[in-house]
Amino acid sequence: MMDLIKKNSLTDEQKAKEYLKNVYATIKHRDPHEQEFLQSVKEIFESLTPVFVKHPTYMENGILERIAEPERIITFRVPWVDDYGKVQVNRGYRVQFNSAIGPYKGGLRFHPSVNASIVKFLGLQQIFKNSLTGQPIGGGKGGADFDPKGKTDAEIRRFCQSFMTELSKHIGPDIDIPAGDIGVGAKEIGYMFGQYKRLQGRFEAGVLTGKGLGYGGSIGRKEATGYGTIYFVQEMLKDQDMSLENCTVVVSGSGNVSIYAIEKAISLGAKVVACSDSCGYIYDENGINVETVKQIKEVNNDRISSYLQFHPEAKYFDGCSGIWSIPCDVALPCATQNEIDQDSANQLLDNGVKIVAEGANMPSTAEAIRVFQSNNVLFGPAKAVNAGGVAVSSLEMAQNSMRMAWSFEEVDQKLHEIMKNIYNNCVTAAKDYGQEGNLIAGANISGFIKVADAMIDQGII
Ligand SMILES: NC(=O)C1=CN([C@@H]2O[C@H](COP(=O)(O)OP(=O)(O)OC[C@H]3O[C@@H](n4cnc5c(N)ncnc54)[C@H](O)[C@@H]3O)[C@@H](O)[C@H]2O)C=CC1
Ligand SMILES: O=C(O)CCC(=O)C(=O)O
Repeated sequence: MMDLIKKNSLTDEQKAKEYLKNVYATIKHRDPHEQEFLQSVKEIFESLTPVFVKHPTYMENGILERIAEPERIITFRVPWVDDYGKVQVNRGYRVQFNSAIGPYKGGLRFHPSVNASIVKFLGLQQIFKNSLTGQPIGGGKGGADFDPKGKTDAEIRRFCQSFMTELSKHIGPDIDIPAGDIGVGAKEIGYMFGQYKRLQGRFEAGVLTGKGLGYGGSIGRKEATGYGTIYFVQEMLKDQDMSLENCTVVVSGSGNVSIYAIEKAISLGAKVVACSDSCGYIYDENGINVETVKQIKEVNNDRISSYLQFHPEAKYFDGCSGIWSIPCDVALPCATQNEIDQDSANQLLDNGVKIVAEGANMPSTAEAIRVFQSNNVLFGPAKAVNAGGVAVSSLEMAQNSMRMAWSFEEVDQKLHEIMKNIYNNCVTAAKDYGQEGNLIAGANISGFIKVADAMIDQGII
């Protein structure tokens, strides 16, 4: 009785906060060890109080409870035989998180760190990101704790075929459409597509994106996440009457996202002075040569340290986090989750960083984000900044359905428009809900509302 009286005397804001707190507590109680997933849930929930105050119907419909629980998680054994004839076993995952606005869509990650917490955090973020693109795609993610590093091509092929043998039972062009992520590029997608086709006995181009251009891939998909990241940064800068011209930029990683972010930033007049891999980073004060990075990573499959063989004037340092001690105007974490902690954030701040934009998924810890936001560093959150990749994946699906292929210019122009729209929608949503200038809040609110409304329209499912 006392509880009821207390509840009725709460303001709308207190009720919303109480609701968010209780749902978070339930999630934490259910999966207390899933650190990355809980981090991602918390970041999203923290933005949503004003939405629940304005629209209590989302509480009445249990939207949070439902949106934070995957519709389905598939876990499976992936047996394969290595080059020595030894049987190896990995664990595969697909989390089909939310299909309110379209079929599940999101990448596959092959990395030894992959576990339920990682695929769930990535899948949850993907729901909001995909909604922000304005494309009809739901959220999903998957992968395996397989380490492609040091494996031969034949081992990678056998692994991909075994992985797809199980995954094929759960995906399809109107069900769930995987793509690449860390450790999964066009080569792995090719092996998986071949196996899917063989098992189904038909050519269903729309079942995977990031395919090779010769069999249904979209021109521009390879570049899309990195280019999209820079298009988003351009919008952030424009709002401050600034441009990338003569900006000093630091980009972590040297994989798919990093390479094309570096390429686009350079083409717009920026000087990119550093990039990294999981062993260390290079610093080239004259500006990195992106063609050399491509040669090292896309062709030679070598460590970034080998950059010095081509450019002896550059410097190489062991370890990853030191890259954030390099002074820059724009910092682009494009490697992996939680790569910028509080100390790294403080170093960037002390060195005068103006913009941090997340090319990778959740690369900043909660503490690092607090450092940036409380010191007026403009902060672009991953869901918005790196949405260009999945947006062009959706364009690949559209081209596959129409059995046609657009030109690079057509795809790039659509990507540019999508990134501008995402930026504008984030700015507007943040303003409408009393959090002007907070792009994290804007991205979470804008992404949430579209999915929540679709969930209400479709009943309690
Ligand atoms: N590929 C895509 O289209 C998209 C990728 N992302 C995200 O971007 C990030 C990078 O993905 P990709 O470039 O696709 O992967 P990738 O496998 O092509 O490259 C990853 C790069 O990061 C490096 N790396 C790994 N751990 C590191 C660390 N602790 N410090 C520095 N470098 C490290 C690796 O050596 C590699 O160069 C991931 O967070 C991924 O989820 C987000 C949206 C789309
Ligand atoms: O292109 C896709 O479907 C997935 C991209 C992805 O995994 C991501 O946005 O994190």
